[in-house]
Amino acid sequence: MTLSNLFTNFDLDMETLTKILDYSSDEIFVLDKNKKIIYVNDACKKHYGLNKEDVMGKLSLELVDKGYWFPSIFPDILERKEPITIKQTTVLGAELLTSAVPILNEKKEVELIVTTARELQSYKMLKGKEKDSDQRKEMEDSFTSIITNNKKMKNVLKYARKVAATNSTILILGESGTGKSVLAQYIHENSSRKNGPFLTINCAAIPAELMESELFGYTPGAFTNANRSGKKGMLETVDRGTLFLDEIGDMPLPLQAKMLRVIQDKKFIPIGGTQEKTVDIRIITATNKDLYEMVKNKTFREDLYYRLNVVDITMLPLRERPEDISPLTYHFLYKFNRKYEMNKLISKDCLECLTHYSWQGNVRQLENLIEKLVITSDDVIGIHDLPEGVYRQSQLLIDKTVPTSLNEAIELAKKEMVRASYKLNRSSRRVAKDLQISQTQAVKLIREYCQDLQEN
Ligand SMILES: Nc1ncnc2c1ncn2[C@@H]1O[C@H](COP(=O)(O)OP(=O)(O)OP(=O)(O)O)[C@@H](O)[C@H]1O
Repeated sequence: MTLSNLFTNFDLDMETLTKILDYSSDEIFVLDKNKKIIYVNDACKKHYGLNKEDVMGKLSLELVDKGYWFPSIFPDILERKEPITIKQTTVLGAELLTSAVPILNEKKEVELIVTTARELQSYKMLKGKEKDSDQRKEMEDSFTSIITNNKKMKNVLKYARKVAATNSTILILGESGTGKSVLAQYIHENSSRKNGPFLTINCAAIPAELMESELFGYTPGAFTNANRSGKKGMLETVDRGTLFLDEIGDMPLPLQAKMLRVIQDKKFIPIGGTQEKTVDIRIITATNKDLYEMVKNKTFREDLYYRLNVVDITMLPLRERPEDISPLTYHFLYKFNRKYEMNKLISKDCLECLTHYSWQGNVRQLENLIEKLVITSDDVIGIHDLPEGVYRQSQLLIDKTVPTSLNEAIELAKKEMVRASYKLNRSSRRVAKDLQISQTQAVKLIREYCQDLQEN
């Protein structure tokens, strides 16, 4: 029986079929081979705030570029030509579980892509009611969302997926709060170890004397106050999985030697023990310090540095990817609205301010601010809710005037140079050195141009 027979037999005309599709709570989205949207049902309104008519006939890239949803599923599906499921975040802050299926012609070329998207929240509501809720939870938790609209960051993720497939040690570099830990988790989830454990040790947070026993474990009676039955170390717990050593630059030197052995030979001896243990682990490390400089200063072992740095990945500071600020804001707004059972919105000019701010604390600073704003603001988060420093600095950049005289141009250039140098150096002594001026002059200029930066 053909599809049209079926429609005829059940009296299904086009109008009824459209109605059926529009009543589906899941979004249905069809793309042709030119990536043009040829069909979408009414669910697009609740997911992106767009009418069907605003979507149909458009190139999907056009809407992705405007930030209506991210990441795009289409580059991957066109490359792999097989069904894919990913997590997406929309401009309205909804989190979707999106599955796309390619329909291939006889030459194995993609003819159509049929996509369905469902809000993850509805999975959560089903939790506990269904037998397979554990499986569902697993599915939800198995997606680490790294939100980005930035081309360089997309390449970083592509590269990360590529190296995830190997077993090599990876060093993730980048300023604090740029997402090094989320990237480590993402690499684990995209590796063959994804069903094994993923454990993080923050080398800066654990006292040096405790770190060794945490990592290697100890045998019964290894030292005074030790647990009588001994303790399994993280290296053993994470067998067949991934160990993420955050802030590796803070690992004490004696421990660095022991770690080198684990990486080279996959072997270690627990504290107080005599028997060697073998483990199968992948090690990912991260730091915001200049490890190479530390090697030169002999505070980090050179041999370990080269062992860890087989593959290095650098996370970009948020100020270098302003196109990520809006999607991340919506993502966090959705997250904290859910956490605090609120329904806060954000005004357009407030979002504009956030986009122009320099975010020295990167994504973490943005996340913390949105959490605070969700708790403290009225129904719509407006510019009056922003901390003074964020508002003032962003206004300076928004109001950037085009100079009309040479003197004004010189003044603007001076201001920009001082601000840029201060953002980087954060001290009048270093600004003076950087701009080749006296420290007294630097103090005066910082006071004049960087007050808002000093407050944050
Ligand atoms: N691209 C992203 N998408 C969604 N959330 C992100 C993204 N990047 C970072 N975050 C969130 O921002 C916060 C800070 O990220 P993370 O802890 O990974 O940064 P980090 O670089 O490891 O920081 P540190 O160097 O201080 O350990 C986390 O809550 C993380 O979930």
